[in-house]
Amino acid sequence: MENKKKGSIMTLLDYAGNYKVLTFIGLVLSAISMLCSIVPYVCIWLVARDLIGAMPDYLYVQNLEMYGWVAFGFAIIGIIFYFIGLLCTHLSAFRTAENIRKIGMNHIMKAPLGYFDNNASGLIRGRLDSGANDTETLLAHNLADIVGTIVLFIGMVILMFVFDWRMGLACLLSAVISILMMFSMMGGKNAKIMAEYQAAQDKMTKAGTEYVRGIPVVKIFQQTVYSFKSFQQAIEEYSDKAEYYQGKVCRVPQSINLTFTEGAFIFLIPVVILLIPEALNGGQFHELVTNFIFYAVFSAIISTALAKIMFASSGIMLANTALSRIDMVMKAPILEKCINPQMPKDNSVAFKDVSFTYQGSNIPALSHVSFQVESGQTIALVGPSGGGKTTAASLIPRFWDVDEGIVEVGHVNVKNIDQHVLMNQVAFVFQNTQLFKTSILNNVKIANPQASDEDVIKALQAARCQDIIEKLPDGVHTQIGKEGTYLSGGEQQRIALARAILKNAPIVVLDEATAFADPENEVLIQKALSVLCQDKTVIMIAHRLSTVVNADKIIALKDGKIIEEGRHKELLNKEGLYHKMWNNYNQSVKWKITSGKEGI
Ligand SMILES: Nc1ncnc2c1ncn2[C@@H]1O[C@H](COP(=O)(O)OP(=O)(O)OP(=O)(O)O)[C@@H](O)[C@H]1O
Repeated sequence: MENKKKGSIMTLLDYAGNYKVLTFIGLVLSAISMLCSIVPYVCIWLVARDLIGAMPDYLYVQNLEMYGWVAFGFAIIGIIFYFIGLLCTHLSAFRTAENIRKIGMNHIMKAPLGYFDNNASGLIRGRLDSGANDTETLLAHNLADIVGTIVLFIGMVILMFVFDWRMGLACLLSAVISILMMFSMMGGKNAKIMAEYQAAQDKMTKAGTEYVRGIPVVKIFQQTVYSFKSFQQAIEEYSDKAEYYQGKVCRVPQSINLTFTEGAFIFLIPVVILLIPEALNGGQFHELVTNFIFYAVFSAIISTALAKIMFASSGIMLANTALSRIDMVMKAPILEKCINPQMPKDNSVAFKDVSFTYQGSNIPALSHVSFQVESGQTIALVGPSGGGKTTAASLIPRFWDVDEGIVEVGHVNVKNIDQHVLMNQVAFVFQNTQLFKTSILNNVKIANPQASDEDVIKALQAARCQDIIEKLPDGVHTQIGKEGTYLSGGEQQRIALARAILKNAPIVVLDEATAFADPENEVLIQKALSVLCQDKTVIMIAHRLSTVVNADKIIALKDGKIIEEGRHKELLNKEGLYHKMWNNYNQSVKWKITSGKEGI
């Protein structure tokens, strides 16, 4: 939904779907209620006219009771219409907020997984939640107030000229000044200040989330003050923006209020004084006093009306910035859906002249990379840090889509494979495993919800998880994260491998599967890996070169380009990058052993 072209209100109403009718009904009812609220003032004029006209024989005045009842009746009808109108706008506003959240979440579900690397889930949720909440206020209250007040204002202007156009003009003059000030308040510069204020709020939320997430690392490295710095900076920036916003934007409404409430009298009183001689000569003094009473009382509701518009207009500004935050979520890239999905013909993987650059970067993470992995083969991606190994592996399950070239699975472009089929075809074991706060059984079952409990237990056994299960109070039914049940990194990795074993996908991508494991866990993980990788096509990323010597092919990536490829011995004979890495690796292993001995 394109905000800029349509305007924020119409964009919001698009989110309301069929409920937008309720918004329109609510607006009409609000307008009627405002018109009803004028009637009591007319009654005041009639009462004043009859009383002043009859002075001093008040006993002869008729119709006073009727005026009273009419005023009371219209006031009640106005209130009832206003409340029914609010009910309608609230129902529509709630539905709109709900739809914004639903549509946003649906959209995000279609985003490539890699998108979440740079967009923390808290930030996405924050944008959607606060965006939906802010637009709710506009649709539920502000819009009805604006429409109602505009109608009221038109009604008042007409009425003002019915009794005495000169006094009407005097009252209107201050209103016109107030309205001009109000437009200046909503204008470009203030809207920019508001947007900056909201952006600072976003930044503070993000910095806060990162700070809380990083607390364990911060404590280990005793970096509390340093790490708090960026969060503190974000808080200070927010507080500066908030102060500036309060000072620049919010001071204006107060001046508007003052201008009108004081202003109405400033213009009205001199006009009345000027009109007195004419009224005395023409014998219309009573009429002048009646009109003066009417305009003096009536000017009060103009100031109330203006205050309402002013308050509501800040709601529009808020909704505009909220919509731009929602837009950020809605503009998340989505994976192109294939029109004619094809089934992979086998379990091979091929990169054909693939290039890829991350959004916001101008250095390609991969540049013209081509390689082929036949069904059942194991290839290893090695190379210095930042070489592009993880990026290459991420392109296979479409965490990102390539910029140039083709990634094929089973001789079919991954873009032409249905997302579910592709996900069933590939199992990805990450460096960091995410376990959910549910039982071990359910954590593994996520990989295949149709699997029986026996299948899950078999997968856990194949992943060498018996020792983990045995020490837990309720075995496989133990809830992770409950009553202090936490697993070590290596243990979590084995549970993740059980997941991958249960999934039984024919292609396995391993990203540093043993990266954070202690030696004991590493042995168990290696055993689990050999079960997982049996008869599978395996693409493994490894820094520990001992794990790649038996690979069918080793591909050395540096600066996003393939530098060398071949089997272990072939690459050693080439005496190039791999040879150098192998020597360095062996030295580091020896160094560990030697330093270990020295330590004894
Ligand atoms: N989400 C991202 N956004 C922007 N740039 C990224 C992102 N992820 C990686 N990069 C950049 O892309 C390049 C390749 O990174 P990649 O993680 O693929 O390398 P790698 O070989 O796997 O490194 P490592 O061995 O350290 O994990 C690097 O320059 C890196 O900074």
